[in-house]
Amino acid sequence: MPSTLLAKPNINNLLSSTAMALCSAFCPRISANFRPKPFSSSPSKPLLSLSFKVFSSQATDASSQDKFSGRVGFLGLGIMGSPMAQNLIKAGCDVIVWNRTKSKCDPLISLGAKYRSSPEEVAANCDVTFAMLADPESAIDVACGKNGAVRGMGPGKGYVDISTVDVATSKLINEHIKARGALFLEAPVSGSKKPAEDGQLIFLTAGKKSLYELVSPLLDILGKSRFYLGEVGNGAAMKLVVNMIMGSMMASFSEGILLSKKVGLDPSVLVEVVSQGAISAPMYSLKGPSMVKSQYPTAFPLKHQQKDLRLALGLAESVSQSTPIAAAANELYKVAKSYGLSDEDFSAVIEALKAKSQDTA
Ligand SMILES: NC(=O)C1=CN([C@@H]2O[C@H](COP(=O)(O)OP(=O)(O)OC[C@H]3O[C@@H](n4cnc5c(N)ncnc54)[C@H](OP(=O)(O)O)[C@@H]3O)[C@@H](O)[C@H]2O)C=CC1
Ligand SMILES: O=CC(=O)O
Repeated sequence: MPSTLLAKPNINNLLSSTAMALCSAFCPRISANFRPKPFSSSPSKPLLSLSFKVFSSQATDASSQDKFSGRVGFLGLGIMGSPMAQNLIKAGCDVIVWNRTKSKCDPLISLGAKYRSSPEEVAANCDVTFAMLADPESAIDVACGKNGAVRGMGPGKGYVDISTVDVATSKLINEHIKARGALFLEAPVSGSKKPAEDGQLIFLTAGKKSLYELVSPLLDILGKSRFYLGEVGNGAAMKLVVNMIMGSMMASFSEGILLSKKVGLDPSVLVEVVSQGAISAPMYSLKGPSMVKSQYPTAFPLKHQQKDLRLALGLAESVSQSTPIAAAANELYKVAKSYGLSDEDFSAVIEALKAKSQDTA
């Protein structure tokens, strides 16, 4: 399966002549008005490989890009959706927002976004509509439910679901969008609140290639790289595998922190040791110091990590793959949820272990 990774590209390279042609055919307003600006850092560096088009520049200031005049819809303004929509607005995109809790639209409206009162109305008024929703149920409801986005879709429009959902959900939404003559792309993201704020997300896309090419300039405002993984379901599956690993890593790290403390070590020193060795991970360096202080400022809600483990276990089950580590981690996140930690950061899973230790003491 061919995959394409693009790290923060030169926007001029990015809209290749093919993509431009597709843009014109699919959405004349976007291509006619989109005027890419020369990219400031090392624009002339060559592509690094044939199968992976890796561009040299890593840090694009979204605001340095010229106005993108296609109309972009954004549904779901939670921890991730809000900064993403904000980055699109700051990059000059014409954005229409909707969120179930209307008050979350207000800061974006002050930045220049327009508001419509239903997903259907947003989709009807936009060329491309993004959706960043909590889980499979809300993703289906917002797309296919009463006043859902599907009802506003039609030929010449695109729907990009960036929520983390399972393969079946993504395929279902794809079918509904296709039935309206519109195009569908799944594009879940790896990267949390800060990468969303900084436009440093990693997109795991799959679905209609022409839509992928059309929205690539938007993905590059929001992210640092993008993979195109082929048919619908592959992006969802990749995201679930990544988050299955992440959930298990965090559970294991939590055990290490507590064990180090129990045997009289300083857990802060453990965090430092880990950061310098082969098992170092940005996640440990980022979350470790606050976990040691029993603080869990929410970037990735624990309830979503447990949802992802649950969905990943379902994916594993579907192909008879054994995943005992992830299954054990899932149980721990479920315990954490039962302690009322759903809306804390997923690093609060350590509290479930603390409670278990007390139970057995
Ligand atoms: N936070 C993170 O670090 C990351 C999260 N993700 C994934 O991105 C998605 C969004 O995450 P995040 O922004 O953190 O989550 P939040 O919980 O902050 O936001 C969830 C969004 O979904 C909306 N929503 C929930 N239920 C419904 C419903 N029944 N009908 C309509 N809208 C609904 C919420 O609306 P309302 O405001 O009204 O509640 C809100 O806009 C999830 O799938 C998550 O797994 C992916 C990468 C990183
Ligand atoms: O889904 C969460 C993330 O950090 O990625």
